Amino acid sequence: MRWTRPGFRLSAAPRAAFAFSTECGNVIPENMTPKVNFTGGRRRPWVRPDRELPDTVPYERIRTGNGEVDADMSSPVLKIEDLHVSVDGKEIVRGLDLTVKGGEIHAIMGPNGTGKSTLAAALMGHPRYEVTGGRVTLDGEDILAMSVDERARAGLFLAMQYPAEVPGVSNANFLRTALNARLGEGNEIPVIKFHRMLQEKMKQLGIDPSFAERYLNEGFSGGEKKRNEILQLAMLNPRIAILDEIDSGLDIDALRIVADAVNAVRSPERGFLIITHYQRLLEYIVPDHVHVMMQGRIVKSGDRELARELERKGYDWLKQELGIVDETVGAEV
Ligand SMILES: Nc1ncnc2c1ncn2[C@@H]1O[C@H](COP(=O)(O)OP(=O)(O)OP(=O)(O)O)[C@@H](O)[C@H]1O
Repeated sequence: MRWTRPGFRLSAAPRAAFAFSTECGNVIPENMTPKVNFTGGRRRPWVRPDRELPDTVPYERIRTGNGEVDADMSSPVLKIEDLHVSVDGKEIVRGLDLTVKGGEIHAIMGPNGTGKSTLAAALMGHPRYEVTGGRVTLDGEDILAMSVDERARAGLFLAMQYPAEVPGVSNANFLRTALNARLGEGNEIPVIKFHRMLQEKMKQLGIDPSFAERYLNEGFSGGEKKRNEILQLAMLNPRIAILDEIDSGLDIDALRIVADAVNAVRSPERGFLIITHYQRLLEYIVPDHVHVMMQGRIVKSGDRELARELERKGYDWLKQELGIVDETVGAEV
C-alpha cells in the first residue's frame, strides 16, 4: 500500500492491512491481485454474476441492490487448531483450539495478559505475531498462508483494541478503499451509493456526519474510535468478525448503540469472536459460547452463565479449580 501527503494516494488495501502496515511501517504491494487460486472448498472470489468465472471457482458473487457486500450466502467456519503464537521469541498463545461457525457468537474472557489480543492479531496476520504452530482455516482455506489483505478479502475482520490514527486519510476515503478492495476489482461501489450507505450506517450508530471527512481516528475520543470500528464492520460485512474489547472506553449509551449495531448484523452468514472483560456487554450481545483464556489457551468454556459466574466470583475460583497459580503467559506451565 502506498499513500502520501498532501494529495495522498491510497491503493487497494483493506482496513486491517492498512492499520497494521501503518502501525508496523510495512509496505503492502501496490498491485495486489484478487485471490482467485482457490482449489476447492466453498471459498469464492467476488466477481460479478455476469462475468465468466475461473474454472477453480465453484460459485458466483451475490450483490444487493444498494451495493452492499452480501458475498457469501454460505455459513462460514473458522477453525483454529493447536495454535501457537510468539512475539519477539516469547510464546504467548500456547495451543489454542476453537471453532467459530456462522450465526455463532463466541466471547473470550480472561485476566489481563493471557494472550487474548495476541490471538486476535495473529488471526488477522499482524506481522509482529509469529505463528509457530497449528492451523487456522476459513471454510477449509488455510488462513495462515494468506496475507493480511487476502484474509480481509476472504471475510475476516478485526475491530482493534487500539485503532490506529491515520492523519491525511479521511474516514470516508479509507472506508471506500477498504470496501472496494473487499468487493474486488471491477465491482467497485459507485461513489453516490457509497456515500448514501455511509450516511445511513453513521446515522444508525449515532456518528456525526462530519466524521466522514475527518482524518481516520485522528483526535477521536476512545468511544468514537470504537464506534468507528463498528461502522467499518457494518460497511464491510465480514464473514468472521473479531472484536477486541470494543466495549472499553464506551459510556453506557454508546455501549448500547454499539451492541445494537452488532446485533443488527448478526446473521447465519457471519460468526463473531468477541474479546471482552465485561459481562455487561454480553447481556446486550448474548453469546452462544463463553471461553476463558489463561496461560495462552482456553481453559474453560460454557454459555453466558459462565460470564455471569465470573462477574460474581472473579477468576480466583477458576484458577483454584484448575490448579493454576499464575494465569499470565509469563508463567511456566
Ligand atoms: N506487540 C507486542 N510486543 C511485546 N509484547 C507483546 C506484544 N503483544 C503482546 N505482548 C505480550 O503478550 C502478553 C499477552 O498480551 P495480550 O495483549 O495478548 O493479552 P490480553 O489477554 O489481551 O491482555 P488484556 O486483557 O490486558 O488486553 C503480554 O505479556 C504482552 O506484554
